[in-house]
Amino acid sequence: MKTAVIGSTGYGGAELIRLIEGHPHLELAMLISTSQAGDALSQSYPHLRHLAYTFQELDIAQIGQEAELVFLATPPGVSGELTPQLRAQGKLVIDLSGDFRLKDGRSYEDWYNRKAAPDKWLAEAVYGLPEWFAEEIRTADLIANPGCYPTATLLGLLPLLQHRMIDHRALVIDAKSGVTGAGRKVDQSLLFSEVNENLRPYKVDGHQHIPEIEQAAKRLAGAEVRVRFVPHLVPMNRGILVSLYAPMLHKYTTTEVLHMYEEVYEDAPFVRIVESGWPSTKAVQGSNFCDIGVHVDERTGWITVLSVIDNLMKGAAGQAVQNANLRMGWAATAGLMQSPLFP
Ligand SMILES: NC(=O)C1=CN([C@@H]2O[C@H](COP(=O)(O)OP(=O)(O)OC[C@H]3O[C@@H](n4cnc5c(N)ncnc54)[C@H](OP(=O)(O)O)[C@@H]3O)[C@@H](O)[C@H]2O)C=CC1
Ligand SMILES: CC(=O)N[C@@H](CCC(=O)OP(=O)(O)O)C(=O)O
Repeated sequence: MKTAVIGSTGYGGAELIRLIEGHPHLELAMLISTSQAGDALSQSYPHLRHLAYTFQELDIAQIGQEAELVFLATPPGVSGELTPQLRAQGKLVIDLSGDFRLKDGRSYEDWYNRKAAPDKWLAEAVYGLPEWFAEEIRTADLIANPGCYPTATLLGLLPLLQHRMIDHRALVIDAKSGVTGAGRKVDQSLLFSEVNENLRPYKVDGHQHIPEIEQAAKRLAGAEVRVRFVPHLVPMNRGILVSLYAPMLHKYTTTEVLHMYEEVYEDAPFVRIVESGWPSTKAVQGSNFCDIGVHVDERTGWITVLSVIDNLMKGAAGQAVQNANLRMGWAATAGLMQSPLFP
């Protein structure tokens, strides 16, 4: 299937290129760049110098002729503008940004501080978390790929809500991300000298992924869910660790809860339940896996759920390809079974 990547000079875009190149059914037809059109891919990404591609200008009509599937790995606001034009040409669109994740345009405007896409397109978009919303994704023409933090959080949280095991009004989510989560942009606060040997919280007063987590959680809980979510920046390249804490409604043992997770994710090839030891970001690096561990503290009645992903894979490009596989009826694992890099 002929594929275009818009935003191909960014981290998410580069990861898409890597995955599409190794995919049995996808073919890279166009790499779009608004700032480096005419340059060789290797100029921006020396690790891909064996691939003889040149970045092309953003020309919607040309995309219309040369591609059937378009991945948008662009900053917020861009796909909201471009997607209606691409959809008007009948393209299948998978958007990695937050522009189509929230059903309520006002909520998007509050959290992202920019104008929302028109309601018609927000209504058409399907939230692309394949482990939970596969039926809708199979027929969707506009797929909103989840955010990195929501992916790690929801894969850990939704089984507990589905089984009514926790008090959904009191969820605490402590999240930590590697620096590639912020994209490949020039930003003083992301300088090596300021990130290295440092651990810092950010957006403590409100992160744009809060309404996304609450929106998806509500679908499983059948009631409003409120989360206290605080992200932290960690001096590492890739990886997200989410630690979720909640009071349990009844007495369960860790073994019982682990068994429940095993059953829920029995047919999910990218979710690995960690039964001994604890999840760590290094164990999923470079892969599309999400590793989940749980612990029930019988003393306090609280559960801790630990969930890790590679933010650029399961948190972005890997999940986007997983959505393409699902939508096209290909094997879920097509092009995605890279084992993690270790050490
Ligand atoms: N990094 C991550 O871990 C994750 C990122 N995301 C989301 O995915 C999207 C991409 O993220 P990431 O790759 O990290 O971001 P980057 O900042 O690394 O890359 C974004 C790319 O978008 C292109 N771009 C910028 N402005 C425009 C424009 N007006 N029109 C078209 N293209 C434009 C730029 O390429 P050029 O100048 O060449 O056009 C740039 O390289 C973002 O919305 C991000 O929030 C989601 C989950 C995880
Ligand atoms: C480390 C870091 O800065 N991470 C980014 C992830 C943002 C992102 O992926 O943005 P959308 O999903 O909203 O498009 C952040 O916390 O804002």
